[in-house]
Amino acid sequence: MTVIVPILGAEPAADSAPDRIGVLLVNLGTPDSADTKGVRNYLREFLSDPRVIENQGLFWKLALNGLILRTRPARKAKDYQKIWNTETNESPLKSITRAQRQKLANSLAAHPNIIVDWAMRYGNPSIRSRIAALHDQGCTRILVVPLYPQYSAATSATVCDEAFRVLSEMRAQPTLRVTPPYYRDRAYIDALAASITAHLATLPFEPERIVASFHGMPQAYIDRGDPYQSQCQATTDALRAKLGLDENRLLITFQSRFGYDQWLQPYTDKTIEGLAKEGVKRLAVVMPGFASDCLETLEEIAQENAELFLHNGGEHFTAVPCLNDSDGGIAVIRQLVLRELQGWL
Ligand SMILES: C=CC1=C(C)c2cc3[nH]c(cc4nc(cc5[nH]c(cc1n2)c(C)c5CCC(=O)O)C(CCC(=O)O)=C4C)c(C)c3C=C
Ligand SMILES: [Fe+2]
Ligand SMILES: [Fe+2]
Repeated sequence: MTVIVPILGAEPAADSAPDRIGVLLVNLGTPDSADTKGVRNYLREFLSDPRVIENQGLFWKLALNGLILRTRPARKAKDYQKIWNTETNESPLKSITRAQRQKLANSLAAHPNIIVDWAMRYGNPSIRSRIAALHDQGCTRILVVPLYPQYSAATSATVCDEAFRVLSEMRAQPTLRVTPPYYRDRAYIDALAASITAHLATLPFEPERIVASFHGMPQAYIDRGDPYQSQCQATTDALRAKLGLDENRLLITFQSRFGYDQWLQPYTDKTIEGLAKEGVKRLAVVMPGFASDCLETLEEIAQENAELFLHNGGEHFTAVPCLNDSDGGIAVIRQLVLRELQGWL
């Protein structure tokens, strides 16, 4: 007698295959214009998010509206003007995220039922408008890809908050998946190491030290359980192992301190100044926490911190470009997306 054993977890029935799948790349956000008004609108939305400034009490509201939004936008608008993409009249973060979308879509051409789109958590194009667009194109399933290698509540979680807030207002919701942080994915570490090696090979000098600078966050958020710092550390450890550099050659630091609270240390600017004063002449900085170049990498590191190094005795400074839409950068996102789409394709 033949016994037919049903196979659990086999191929889904054909009628459960989705018509279309949306892949939504989400980056942080950036002003719509490089003027005071544009930066003020952006900062208002960004700094009113309780995932970014957790204590949104009366004191913060007074500081934000009475001081920060009156003084910071004009100053920051000048910084944005230094790096603005005048061809497309937008910030580099937007141009690069759009290019990442296009190249990722090209690389997924073998899957015609996938539609790749992009959005910004703050500003435009909004997550709301792009989820609506994917839904209108018949995407019954959407994979949200927060473009942050390391998780933090201030970045990845707020993308999920917003995506689910949008869904909470829909009657016919698409099914949502979110990619996990990829801070120690082999493809990511390999691409970072390859980009550093390739960039250094183009230089007329060999750096004595490499600084891996991550965007900072308040120490108190880590103390409350945010895994961000340990994921930055894990990335740096993996990069050291891959490049064969010890902790004296490849240092970890945290940049972009905002406000007066204690942020993650060591601070990038203090470290760079200290290295120059100690006599280090040749320095490279890599920013593994940014999937795309932006104000924080192009202005704060490649301009401000370069000047700081050179004014304190340094002689050669280089900032390694982020992975952006390079082949390596797209390979990282592609493998992440295909892995997380398993069972849907
Ligand atoms: C990559 C990870 C990031 C983390 C973590 C992060 C935390 C964080 N940021 C602020 C405050 C500001 N960040 C600003 C710009 C900015 N931040 C990130 C990324 C992370 N932030 C990026 C990619 C950018 C650049 C955006 C662009 O337009 O190019 C700014 C705006 C600039 C300024 O006014 O200085 C602020 C403010 C906090 C408070 C925080 C953690 C809680
Ligand atoms: Fe930030
Ligand atoms: Fe900054």
